[in-house]
Amino acid sequence: MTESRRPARGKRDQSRGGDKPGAKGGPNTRPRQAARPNPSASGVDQPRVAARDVLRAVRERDAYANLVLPGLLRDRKMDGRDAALATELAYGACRAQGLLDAVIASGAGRPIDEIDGPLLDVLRLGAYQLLRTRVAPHAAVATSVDLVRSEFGSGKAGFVNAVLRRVAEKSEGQWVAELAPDATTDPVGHLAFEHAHPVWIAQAFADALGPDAGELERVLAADDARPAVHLVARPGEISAEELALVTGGEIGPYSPYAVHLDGGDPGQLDAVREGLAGVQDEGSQLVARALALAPLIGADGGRWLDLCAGPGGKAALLGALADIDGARLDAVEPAEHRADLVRKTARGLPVDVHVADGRDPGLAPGFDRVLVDAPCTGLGALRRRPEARWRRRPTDVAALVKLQRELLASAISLVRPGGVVLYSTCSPHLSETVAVVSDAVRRHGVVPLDTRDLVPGVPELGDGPGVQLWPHRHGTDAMFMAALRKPE
Ligand SMILES: C[S@@+](CC[C@H](N)C(=O)[O-])C[C@H]1O[C@@H](n2cnc3c(N)ncnc32)[C@H](O)[C@@H]1O
Repeated sequence: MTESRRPARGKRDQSRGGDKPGAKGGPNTRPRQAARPNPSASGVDQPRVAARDVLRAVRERDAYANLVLPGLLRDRKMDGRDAALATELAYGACRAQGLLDAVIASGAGRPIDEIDGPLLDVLRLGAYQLLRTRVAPHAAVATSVDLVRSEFGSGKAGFVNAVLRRVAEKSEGQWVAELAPDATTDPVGHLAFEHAHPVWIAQAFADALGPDAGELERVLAADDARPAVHLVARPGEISAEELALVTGGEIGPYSPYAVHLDGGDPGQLDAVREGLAGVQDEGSQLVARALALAPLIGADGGRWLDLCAGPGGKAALLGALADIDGARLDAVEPAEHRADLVRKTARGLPVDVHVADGRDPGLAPGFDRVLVDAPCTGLGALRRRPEARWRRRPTDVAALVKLQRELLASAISLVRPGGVVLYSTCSPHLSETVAVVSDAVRRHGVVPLDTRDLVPGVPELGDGPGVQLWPHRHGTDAMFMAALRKPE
């Protein structure tokens, strides 16, 4: 227990009764950066150097842009406008990669795999500025040429100059009209190209939207916009109202713990540093809360389980709710370093962390509530992982589905009769969502609950019984959840 910051035991969490703060608008729109070059002594613009280095790390080392960039900004002591510009350029160019590459290939008159990697990084950066920002075209081209000249000399700089000048001859809309598949014969392919998504991902979204597939353009656009930072106010520590006050953020529309910030580095906030709040998408908060709200048959014996806990966002929220309810949470995670993150995030809460495989964690059955927040493709959180859409492959799905089924079967074996399993993914791909759940219902005889009842106040949830959240409808990641009861 963290003696200094724990609330009185048994204090009820008023927010679980479904009372909700006022609604707020949808996801952010893409910001426009007015960018003045900020040259270093060598004459190369520092935010662009930083963005180029992120793209290079992503390409060469399979790095995650959102893990590389913050450290790089800290090491180079970049903040304010420079940090904002580096972030916008690095993340924007990662997200738009497929569209940029098609335009660059056309401008260069050769396939992009025939362009040297380091030059391609700079071309992507330059093309992104030309097509998707308000950076003046001459600044976008000149700073890109400087980047290449300082490293590789005039010959290669000339190539980059020539390609970017060709890219600059047309607007993004004109390039889309020229290069995208025909909108009438291939509407999904056209929208995928226009909004810089691989076709298989756009198709997966369209399949999940089903009869609402007319919303595909909106979901792709929302996925391409810079997401707000979502904070979770830890129940029993600080209220969302207090957190909004001390951070200058806005209260989230659906989770009673959510506060939204426009941007900035949340790691620098006192409330986050002191463990009163964490960074967590509002959709993930709703998942953890749904498990705590699920109606059981019989009394809650206070044994809760998070079967896929790392890095611990939901375990920390569940742990806080368990503390208030006098329950205890077992948190299972096979990756040692991720289990460490769970320990750190849930410090002081009634959470026992086990380094184990969720398919056979060695825990005694009889849990009242079990969360299976399964490993998945992450297609629902692409806006927060800039390069992920271009790294995932359709062939990843089958192996994940197998693991998801096995983890759900394990959860069902561990929950007591009358208890509830909540299956969730940060992916709307039907193979990972309703197909896994239907399979469990068929094989294990669990009973689907109307999960919409567990996210009170959230609109546009379709016909149930599962819940699919969407960035364009709810401003959250595209989280899926389905509550299943084990019959008595
Ligand atoms: C979607 S993440 C969970 C996110 C977490 N619930 C949170 O809110 O922070 C899935 C987790 O499952 C873990 N995992 C992978 N294989 C697993 C297995 N066989 N058993 C249990 N967990 C597994 C991954 O290491 C990853 O940490």
